[in-house]
Amino acid sequence: MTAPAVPVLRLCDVDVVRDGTPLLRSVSLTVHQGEHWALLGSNGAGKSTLLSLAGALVHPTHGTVEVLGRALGRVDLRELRSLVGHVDPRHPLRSPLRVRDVVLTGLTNTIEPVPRRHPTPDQRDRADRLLTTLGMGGKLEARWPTLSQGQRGRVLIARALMPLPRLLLLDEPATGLDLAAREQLLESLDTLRREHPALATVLVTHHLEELPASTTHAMLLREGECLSAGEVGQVLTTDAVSKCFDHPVHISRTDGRWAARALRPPYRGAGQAVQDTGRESAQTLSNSSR
Ligand SMILES: Nc1ncnc2c1ncn2[C@@H]1O[C@H](COP(=O)(O)OP(=O)(O)OP(=O)(O)O)[C@@H](O)[C@H]1O
Repeated sequence: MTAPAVPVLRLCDVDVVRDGTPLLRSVSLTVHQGEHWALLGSNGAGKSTLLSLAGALVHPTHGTVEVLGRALGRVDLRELRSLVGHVDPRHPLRSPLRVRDVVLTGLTNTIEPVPRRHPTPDQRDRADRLLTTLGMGGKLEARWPTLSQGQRGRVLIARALMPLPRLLLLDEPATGLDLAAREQLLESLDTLRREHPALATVLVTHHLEELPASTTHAMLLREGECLSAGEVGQVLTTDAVSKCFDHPVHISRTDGRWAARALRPPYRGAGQAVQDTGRESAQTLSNSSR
């Protein structure tokens, strides 16, 4: 009998308290290889705090966090960080590096290339393959400042994958992207997950429309507490998402993708609304004249 695989990420009954304020309360989460988690919740729910625990950036105040079987607090955080790909949309690169060279900085986890460290031909090939998977194969020689925000996002995902992490963390990767750029990003993530079946990912967002179809699991966070977590179809329900965002919404799923819209009477067009208003006014008048 083979031993069960060690989870890629395990949070057990975790609290995070900062300046006396609880940011996370009694949160537990287990992520296995090949799983793709969505972390959803309104502003201030604690999503980024949870992601910084997963990325070994902070310690929990209470409870245990294990990344790839290693417990935070027992091993060097820097060593753990090197095992996790963390995509920071605010990547502070200013110089006009070529796209391939930006991806290669993922090997040293530096912003700029490290002097006298020359990537091997294999590493360069790998950078090109990752960029191709992410739909950036035609831009290998392009300069960083010439890229759109959506293209930069995809380059940063390739960069985070260079050290072969088993866990990839994505904090609101679709924020600020236009419709086409968002769709390209989500398609790239689906392709990436297909081509790297052992990779696990955790993606933070406020919007169900920003979830790739390949999402397998979800956690709903509200005011630092987990409302629901598990297989995505069980968690992203109309009732649970309405409760999570404290607003009545209807959830639908088409071709694998989710949409949320507020519950309200059907909109019948501006002309109709004017006619209705006219009729109502006439009704009101005739009522009041009675
Ligand atoms: N160091 C800190 N000290 C006190 N409060 C903090 C600290 N860091 C974050 N917070 C608060 O903790 C709460 C959770 O923050 P967090 O960034 O994890 O939420 P989030 O779900 O990612 O929010 P958003 O969707 O707005 O990015 C927020 O109310 C935030 O103001």
